[in-house]
Amino acid sequence: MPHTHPAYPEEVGRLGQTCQEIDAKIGKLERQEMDLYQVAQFKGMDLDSLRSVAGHPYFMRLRLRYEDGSVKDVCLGEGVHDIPLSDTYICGIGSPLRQQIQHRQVREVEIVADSGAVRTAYQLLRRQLKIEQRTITALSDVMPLADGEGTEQETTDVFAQLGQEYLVDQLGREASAKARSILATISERQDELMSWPTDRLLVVNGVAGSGKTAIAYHRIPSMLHKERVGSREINEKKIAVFVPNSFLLGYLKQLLPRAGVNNVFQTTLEDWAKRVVNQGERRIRQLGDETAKIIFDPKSDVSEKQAAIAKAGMRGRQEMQMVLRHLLADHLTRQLADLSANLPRTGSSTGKCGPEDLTATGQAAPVLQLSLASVRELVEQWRGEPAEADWKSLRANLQTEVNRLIKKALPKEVALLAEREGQDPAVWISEVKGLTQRLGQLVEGLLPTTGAWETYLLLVSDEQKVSAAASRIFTGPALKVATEALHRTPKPVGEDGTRPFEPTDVTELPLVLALKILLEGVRPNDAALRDRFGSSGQFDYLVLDEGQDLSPLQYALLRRYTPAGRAAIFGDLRQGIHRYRGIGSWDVVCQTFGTGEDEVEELTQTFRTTQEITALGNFVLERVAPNALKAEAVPRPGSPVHFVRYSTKNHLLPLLTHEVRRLQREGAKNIGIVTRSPAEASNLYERVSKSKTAFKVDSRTKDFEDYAGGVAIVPISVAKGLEFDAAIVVNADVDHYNPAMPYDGSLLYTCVTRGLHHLTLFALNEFTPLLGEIPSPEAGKCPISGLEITDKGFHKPPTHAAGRTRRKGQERGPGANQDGMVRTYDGRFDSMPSYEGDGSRDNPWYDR
Ligand SMILES: Nc1ncnc2c1ncn2[C@@H]1O[C@H](COP(=O)(O)OP(=O)(O)OP(=O)(O)O)[C@@H](O)[C@H]1O
Repeated sequence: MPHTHPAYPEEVGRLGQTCQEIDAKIGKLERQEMDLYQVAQFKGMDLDSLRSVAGHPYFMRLRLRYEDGSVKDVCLGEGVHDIPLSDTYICGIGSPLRQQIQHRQVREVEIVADSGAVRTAYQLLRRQLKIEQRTITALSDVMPLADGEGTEQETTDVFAQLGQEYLVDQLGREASAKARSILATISERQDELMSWPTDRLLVVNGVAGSGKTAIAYHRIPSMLHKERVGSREINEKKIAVFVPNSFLLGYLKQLLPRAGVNNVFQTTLEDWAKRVVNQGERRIRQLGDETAKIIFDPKSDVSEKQAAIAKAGMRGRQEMQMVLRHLLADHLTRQLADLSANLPRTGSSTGKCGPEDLTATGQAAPVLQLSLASVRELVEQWRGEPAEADWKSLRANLQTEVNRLIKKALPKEVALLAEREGQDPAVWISEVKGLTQRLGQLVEGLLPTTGAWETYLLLVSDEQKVSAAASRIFTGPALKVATEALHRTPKPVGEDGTRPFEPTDVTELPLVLALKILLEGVRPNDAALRDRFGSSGQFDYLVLDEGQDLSPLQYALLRRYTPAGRAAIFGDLRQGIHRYRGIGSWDVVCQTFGTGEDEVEELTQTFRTTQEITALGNFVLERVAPNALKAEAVPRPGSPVHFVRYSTKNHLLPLLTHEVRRLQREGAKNIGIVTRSPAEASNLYERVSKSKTAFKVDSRTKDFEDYAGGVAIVPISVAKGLEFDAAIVVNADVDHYNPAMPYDGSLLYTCVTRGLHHLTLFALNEFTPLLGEIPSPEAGKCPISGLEITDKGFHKPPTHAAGRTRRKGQERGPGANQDGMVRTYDGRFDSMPSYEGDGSRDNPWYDR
């Protein structure tokens, strides 16, 4: 309770004064009463950002005594800009002073000013505060007030310990349906990445829950601080942030406005790509994901999955840009066959060429041949040119060459033929005119004008042509896969001239974007994108979350919109849930975006999960990627992971209901039930919402588009990046998570790392071996759920009405988080469990 802290009244008073001063500044800015000097003092502060941080102006107070004896209060805030006030100075997130001081766990610190001058300051006080809507909700001294030079015991360790306690306390809080600021407890390592120079590529590979998304989002206000040392100025409007789905976008929505950043471009990569490509009527309207359907469907067999994975992987290869170029060049070459025209002779009956000419004159009509070899040659040259050489540049060259043919080659050919035939060329005037006209329209008619999507369908509709183009790049089995990956039979154009609607596959979208760039250049077709980023669509800075799920081709395309080095890319190769289309190593990203000596930054400390959940995550990870760095948990013990086996499908719903209610009694508000596939999530959602006795599920999650808290039923692809107080993984069996498919381990790892405080896994009959051997619990009463366990180790559904909830004053049910009951395995989390021997009781997650 903050008000039990002796300094609480003083802090309330200080906060009141700060707020008053901020309000006064807001008023002045609103009334435009500031002179230029005062505005300059604000260091770029604008009204919007000042208003955004006015409810939570700072999270830490430092009282500094300088060498000259003067004492100053410096506060650290979450906003972009610094706020100078009469008796304190609030540093913004990107302030060099904040970076220098926030992690100094010693009394005496050296502060380097912009000018290079070094000042020594003595930290009299270091106080963490949590302020929401101008109310102090948490208060804790991580370096208590010192009146003199401190005491002997005041070692760095003591301060670090106090900071750790504050962190553990903060992590013990409830999950929120919206992401929160981590600035108050950001680790030094996270801060280093958040404050990374803006002209050096940043690639972060971090375990689940290591704060990648949080760093990505805090980095943005940090980059916008006007005084960042050694950083290039970034235009807020031109920062592009891509996250994998709209669900996650909603979750992250309030982070930037909280720091006073309201103008950044945030969307999904697919949405952006569609907007760059789309033009006119023939648009990409809907995206499908055939690969995910096959892969996530537990009924598809291994060979089916492998074929789908190979096809999707092929679509994501950078070489596909070259295949598209060959397809296009082949198509152009076919349109550029030599031209010819039959010419009439003098005295022909009709004056036109035709079979009747033969009969009238008894001689075949002369044929005017015009070679387009020089035009085709230009196409051939263009084939081998780099990606930047687009169709527009080729078209200009083709047109120049055609004009030359019209002006020079054609008249010359006509003159030669006339001489040979002994004819007056004037006789052929209409034929020559016709040929000139055909030449004049030749270049324009080479490609459809219906946009990249339609052109794509045209180019890939003939399997043989696709194979011919692909064979210039691939051979053997790769050629077969490439042909399958590209070839598509579009629905025929209807009588009204329009093509029936067909969804574009997500794995095809990058190919269509690549073709659009090849055809039209990078200029986005969407006017709003051009307004924001300019006609070249160039970002000032790119921030990418879940970067492991992007393909090399997507990286190559994004690079066309991003200057070298100006990107921050976050992800976790261990969690490659879209590995079929993603990257296998960060090398490709460093090569594409880097400036030479780029390295991948690793994060191994997880902040999300309890020690028990982290241990289970590591166990799964060990099976998926034995050499991958494992997660280190913050020392925060919780309840054991709960395993529920059941013997009949019908038992799932009552058992799930019982578990949800148990977790709610334990204090879990946000509960994520995670399925493997979207179809499974939808089915379960239907069953739950139709049942009269089941728990209530947030209806907004039905289409996986938004979430406002409560119980959500979501597939892994949506749960990725999110977190809940409790995660429940259903169908954790071998059919759904097959150790023979390395990919499945990543999926399971992602699922089991979603819960902050609780994790429950359900399996029909047996758990997947990816979880190790989960020994059957002894028959009797489950100590966690209180349910009966049969002699075969199956949980039996409750016999009473499933919907019953605890009445006020009623004792907590079994499984309440009481010492001696559920924390049976404290202290054993450091070592990986061994499943040698009978393994029965060695499993630290086993809920005996
Ligand atoms: N320094 C920190 N102090 C307090 N909480 C933190 C800190 N770093 C991260 N967190 C919290 O840990 C949780 C996980 O963070 P985040 O979602 O950013 O991790 P992630 O690496 O993106 O995870 P995933 O890969 O699973 O999506 C969040 O609740 C975040 O607020």
